[in-house]
Amino acid sequence: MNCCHKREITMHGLIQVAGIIDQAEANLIIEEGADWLGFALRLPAKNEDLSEADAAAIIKAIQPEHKGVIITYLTDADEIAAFCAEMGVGAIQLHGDVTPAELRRLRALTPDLYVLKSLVVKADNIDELSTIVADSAEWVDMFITDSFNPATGAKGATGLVHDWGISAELVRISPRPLMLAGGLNPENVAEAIEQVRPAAVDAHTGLEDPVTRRKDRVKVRTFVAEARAAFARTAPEGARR
Ligand SMILES: O=C(O)c1ccccc1NCC(=O)[C@H](O)[C@H](O)COP(=O)(O)O
Repeated sequence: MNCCHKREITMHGLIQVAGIIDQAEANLIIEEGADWLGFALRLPAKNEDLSEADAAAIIKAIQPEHKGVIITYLTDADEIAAFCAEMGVGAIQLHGDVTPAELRRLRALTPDLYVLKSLVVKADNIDELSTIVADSAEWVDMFITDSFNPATGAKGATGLVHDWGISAELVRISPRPLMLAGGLNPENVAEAIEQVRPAAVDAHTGLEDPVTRRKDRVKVRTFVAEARAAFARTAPEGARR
C-alpha cells in the first residue's frame, strides 16, 4: 500500500456524535465542536430517527471539515455502494455481519468511500473480534468497538459501556485506527480515552436529554471538551488528524 495515501495518515482525537435526528441537531453538534455526524439508516428494526431524504439534505450541507457518516446494517457491497451514492455520503459505518469478501468488493466498487466496521464487544469474544480485525483490516479504514445489550440483542445505541480492556487490546492489535463507542458520556469519556487510547470516540444516547430524547447542548459541549482534553494528554508522538 502506498505510504502517502490519505488512508495511511495517522488519525488521533476524532469525535463523532451519532443518531442525528434533524438539521437543528446537526447544527448544534457542529457548533459544539464535534467532527463527524452519524445518521442511523436502514436498520433491521426500521426505527430510523429521520427519513433518508432528510438525512441526504443534511449531509449535503455539511462542510468539508466535518463528515456525515451513515450507520447501517446493510451487508451487501452493491447495496451499500448504491445507497452511499444515492445519499451523497463519503463514509459508512457498517454495524451488520459484513464478510471480508463483501468488504473487499465494496473497496473495489467505491475506492474512496471511508469504511468503518463495527466490533461488537461481548463478555468473552476477544478471539472472535481479533479474527475479524485480522481478516478485514485490509478493506477497512477504521474499526468501531460498540456494546451489546444481552437483554434486547441490540448492538448499537445501547447506552451501555463494555469491558474497556477488550477495546484496549483491539487498539493494540489493530493495524487500523479504532473508534470507541458504547455508553460514553461527558462524565466517563476522559477515563475511557485514558484507558483504551482510541483514535476516536463516539456517543449517542449519553448526550441526549432524557425527556426530549434530543441532544443536550451542554452535554455535547462538555463531552467534546472532556474528550479533546483527554486526547491531548494521550496523543502519541507525531499524531495528527
Ligand atoms: O445510532 C443508532 O441509532 C444505532 C442504531 C443501531 C446500531 C447502531 C447505532 N449507532 C451506532 C453508533 O455509532 C452509536 O453512537 C453507538 O452505538 C453508541 O451508542 P451509545 O451507547 O448510545 O452512546
